[in-house]
Amino acid sequence: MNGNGERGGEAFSPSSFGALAANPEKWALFLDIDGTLVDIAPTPDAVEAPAGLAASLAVVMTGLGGALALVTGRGIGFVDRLFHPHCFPLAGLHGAELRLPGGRTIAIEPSPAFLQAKAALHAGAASLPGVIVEDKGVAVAVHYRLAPHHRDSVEALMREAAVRAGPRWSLQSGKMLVELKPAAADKGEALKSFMRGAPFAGRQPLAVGDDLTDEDMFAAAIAHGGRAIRIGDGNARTLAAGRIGTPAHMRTLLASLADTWERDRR
Ligand SMILES: O=P(O)(O)OC[C@H]1O[C@H](O[C@H]2O[C@H](CO)[C@@H](O)[C@H](O)[C@H]2O)[C@H](O)[C@@H](O)[C@@H]1O
Ligand SMILES: [Mg+2]
Repeated sequence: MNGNGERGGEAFSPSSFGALAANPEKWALFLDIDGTLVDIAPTPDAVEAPAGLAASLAVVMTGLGGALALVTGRGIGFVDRLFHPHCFPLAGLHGAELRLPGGRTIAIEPSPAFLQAKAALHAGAASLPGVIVEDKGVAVAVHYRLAPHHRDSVEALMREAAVRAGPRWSLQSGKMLVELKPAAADKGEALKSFMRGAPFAGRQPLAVGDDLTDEDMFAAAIAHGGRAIRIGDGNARTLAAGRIGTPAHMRTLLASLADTWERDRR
């Protein structure tokens, strides 16, 4: 545990992001989306990818020899629309969907019990004004950002839904939301899946995220001899030894890495 109450991995400050520029063949980059690459918005559909972000990611991915993957609670379809026309290697729905380099996809299918639980959630949330149900197929997120006074009701509804769905589905808390997702899906397992194959295998993973669900990914990155960076203020307990204050700062670092590699190519 260091002086900031942080554990694990070697310190990796934003200024040493340049280590990637110096030795791109040694690194693999795993990036969360909401709260890491894009700013938190009032509703799930209101997020925007700022101009240049998708292009920066594409250049960084090329610079890393393809060893970049997005690891997110979002579904593949949403991410592809957000970063159109780019289709990055991706773990969606916290790892319930994987799109590996080359485009092969692996996905968990919803069970009848999960579909019933989801229908009950839609019905239950309809009586909670301001609460948003984000139906993601094999996962579902219920958001109370616009109605924080409904937090306890949302949590109770989600506990009931988890019982209905059965042991193959589990709850995941996040930023003003609770999700029901396949229990087998976790961001750490997703990182390990990528690390088993080319071009990730043998590299040092750097994982960047902002939330509880990213801690599994941090643990996996550190176990592979890599590093972790948490986005946000310094209060959250985290395994990450590195900190970056905001998604805007993260985007600046990516843009400057992309610029360096663009310049070198000319
Ligand atoms: O793993 P991530 O890429 O960070 O995705 C986690 C969840 O992010 C989204 O919810 C969060 O962002 C919303 C938009 O800014 C915000 O309104 C909400 O309060 C946040 O919790 C997304 O809607 C979820 O599906 C993701 O699982
Ligand atoms: Mg996030």
